[in-house]
Order: sequence, then structure tokens, then C-alpha cells
Amino acid sequence: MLHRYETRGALAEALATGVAAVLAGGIATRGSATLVVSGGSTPKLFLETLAKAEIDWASVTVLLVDERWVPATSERSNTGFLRRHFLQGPAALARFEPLHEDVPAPEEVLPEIEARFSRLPRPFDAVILGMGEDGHTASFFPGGDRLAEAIDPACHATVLPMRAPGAGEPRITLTLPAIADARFLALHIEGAAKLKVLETAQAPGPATDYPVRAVLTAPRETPLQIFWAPLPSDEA
Ligand SMILES: O=C1O[C@H](COP(=O)(O)O)[C@@H](O)[C@H](O)[C@H]1O
Repeated sequence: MLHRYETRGALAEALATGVAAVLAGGIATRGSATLVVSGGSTPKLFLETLAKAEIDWASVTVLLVDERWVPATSERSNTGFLRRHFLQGPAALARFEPLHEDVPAPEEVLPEIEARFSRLPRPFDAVILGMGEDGHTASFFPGGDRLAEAIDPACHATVLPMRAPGAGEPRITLTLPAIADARFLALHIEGAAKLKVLETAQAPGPATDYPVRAVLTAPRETPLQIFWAPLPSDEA
């Protein structure tokens, strides 16, 4: 289901209002809620808006969908991005479960991270994905060394490392099963170029070409919600 907004601000307000309601519902029903968000640059305004929501943030656990294997002080760190743009104000009370540890490679701590993440209550309440112009989502990159496993609906792992030509540094990512059973699953994209990529990915074809296809085609009880707004640069 595609929701189009006229501006990024309108999208951020709508998505933040919807996600806050999902989290509040999870807290009211189960006493706690888990929110899974993406890094990159697109979610900045949405996260800054959501951070101001008046919900019981102390009952919320926050995770990243994926992380670049760099220190949190790096400009490339999704954790650093989250700390700057989300874990502030009321949302600073949320519990953040890190995907990254300070060792040179994700494989060195994979069993510990897998154990921590596999203990989290599932399904997650809300998962908000982003997408790159190469059709990657989470760290499901075209050409990724562990892509086939990560997007396998029968994958038993909750997290996997990933290396890919377009990924820059090594990555760690939630796997498809951990993402696809979310109570509320959204894909947040902005700009004409990403809309075109989405349209291509919506056509039949191998998920290895456009890994976001694995999410678009995953069987779900409620439909994936796609949020899109144009970018000011689209008019140039
Ligand atoms: O590398 C990543 O890229 C995607 C898309 O990022 P954007 O900057 O184009 O919004 C993001 O969803 C993912 O979490 C991140 O690790």
C-alpha cells in the first residue's frame, strides 16, 4: 500500500503519528514495545518528529535494522545517527539494544549478538525500513556475500554479517524473518529516483537483483505500508 505525501514534513508527521500509536498500543497490550528503525539519511526528520511523541518511552526497546561496522563516533555509524537524531528528549528514556561492538569484525562477536537479539520478544511492534537506489534495504545488498541466507524466509539466524561491493564497510543486519513478521512494517523512501527503483522492484524478478523485493514479496498478515514524498531536488 503506497502512501504519497506532498512534502517530507507531511510524511514525517504521518509516519511518526502512526508509529507512536503502534508503540502505545503495544505498551497498553503487552507492557512494552519494540521499535526497529533504519539508518542512512532519509529517516532524520521522521525520527526527530517521533522522538517528541508523548508515549511511555521507558517501556520501548529500540533497535537498528542494520549497522555499518564502524565506531559509533564515525560519521557513517547508524548508531551515532540514532543518538543524534532520535535518542534525545522524551525518547532518550528508551532502551537501545546495540548491533555493533568495538571489535574489528562482526564475526568476532556474532554468537553474542545473535544470542541477545534472538531473546528479544517477537514479532517486533514496528519496523521502518529504508531503501538505497541500488534496491538494497536493511543491509540486503546486491552481490552481498550472505544475501541468499539473509533473505531466505526460512533463515534461522536473527542477525547476519554482510559484505558487498556497494556496502562500503562490513555490515551487520537483521534477517528477513526478523523483519517480515513485524506487527507494523513500513518502507520509507523519498525522491523520484527511489520511486522508480521501487516500481522496478515491484515487477517480478530475482530478489538478488533488487533485494527489497524479498520484503515486497514476503507473506504477511497485514500489508507492507510504503511511505513516499518527493525531494526538493526532484524539481531541478
Ligand atoms: O546504508 C544504509 O542505507 C539505507 C538507505 O539509506 P539512505 O541514506 O538512502 O536513506 C538505510 O535504510 C540503511 O539502514 C543504511 O544502513
